[in-house]
Amino acid sequence: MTNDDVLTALDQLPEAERIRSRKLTGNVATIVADASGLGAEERQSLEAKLKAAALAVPGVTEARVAMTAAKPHRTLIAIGSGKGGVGKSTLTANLAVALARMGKRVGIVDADIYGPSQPTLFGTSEKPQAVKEKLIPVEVQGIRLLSVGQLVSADTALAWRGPMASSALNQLVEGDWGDAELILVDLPPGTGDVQLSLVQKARPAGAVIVSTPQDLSLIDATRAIDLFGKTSVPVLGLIENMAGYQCPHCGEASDPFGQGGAEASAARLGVPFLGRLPLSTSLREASDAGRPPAAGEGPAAEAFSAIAIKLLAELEKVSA
Ligand SMILES: Nc1ncnc2c1ncn2[C@@H]1O[C@H](COP(=O)(O)OP(=O)(O)OP(=O)(O)O)[C@@H](O)[C@H]1O
Repeated sequence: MTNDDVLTALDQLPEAERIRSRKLTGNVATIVADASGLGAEERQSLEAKLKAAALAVPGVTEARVAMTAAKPHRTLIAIGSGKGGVGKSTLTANLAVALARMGKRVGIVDADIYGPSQPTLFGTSEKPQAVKEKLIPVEVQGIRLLSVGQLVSADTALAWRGPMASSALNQLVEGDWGDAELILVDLPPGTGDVQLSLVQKARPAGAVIVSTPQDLSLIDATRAIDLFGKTSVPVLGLIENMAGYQCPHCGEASDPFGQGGAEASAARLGVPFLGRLPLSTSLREASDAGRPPAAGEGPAAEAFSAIAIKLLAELEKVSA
């Protein structure tokens, strides 16, 4: 048995391109392989195959496999709102889909302990598995998802106090995200201590605020901007949701919550305005049915795509 025997045996494997180095010392084969982009299960399988191939060479009594991985550069974006029910979760789901359509590898952390709705928005009830104490996100509609709602019932999550919410979020953020580049964190609505500690723990690269056009919602959105200011997280922009309504019967447009309020507030606060979504029955119905409209065609998909483009541009500015 020579070094060459080991080399030949390993080079014949379909996984050979992942091998970075291999050598034989006495009867011990040492292999270094690149596991970049692989999930926990794939990594284990690669390790087992390399070991088996080395041990199959007569005379090799021990095979040591070291796996390396360039730590993927992952960017967290927190999605917050000053108050509940403004459509933060709906927008998070659709933004994730729009970003994925642009070729980004996207994950969602649903940390909304008051209403973890991402599993519903994606129409999934699958539970994540854990490998080596790391949660493996559920893959659904091209998005990787870990949600508080997959771990416990909504009632249990609601009863969590700051430290518990924070440790649950940590488990989600520290999941095995593979090669995901962008992770959107759907925060609980509001600007209290729970939100503050979640943001401090997750350390997102930037934040997006969702608001409706009403004055009250905008006042709350201002508080959310303050929250991110306190934690030195740059605000990437404000999205106005439920802006304007077009009657599906007569086509007449109306503005039940006023018009232009969010854009004006964003300008006043020095925060980029990322775009607006109208109040739309079809958007609500598709969302309730687990079909994010950003995945389809039409005005909603176009609006989400335009917002996603602006968001990436703002992200680039703050990372520069
Ligand atoms: N633009 C819209 N047009 C019509 N319905 C909408 C729109 N945006 C959101 N909704 C609906 O409003 C409801 C609340 O939305 P969502 O759960 O996304 O809000 P949220 O801000 O995440 O609330 P919370 O954080 O309190 O859970 C949902 O039923 C959703 O389908």
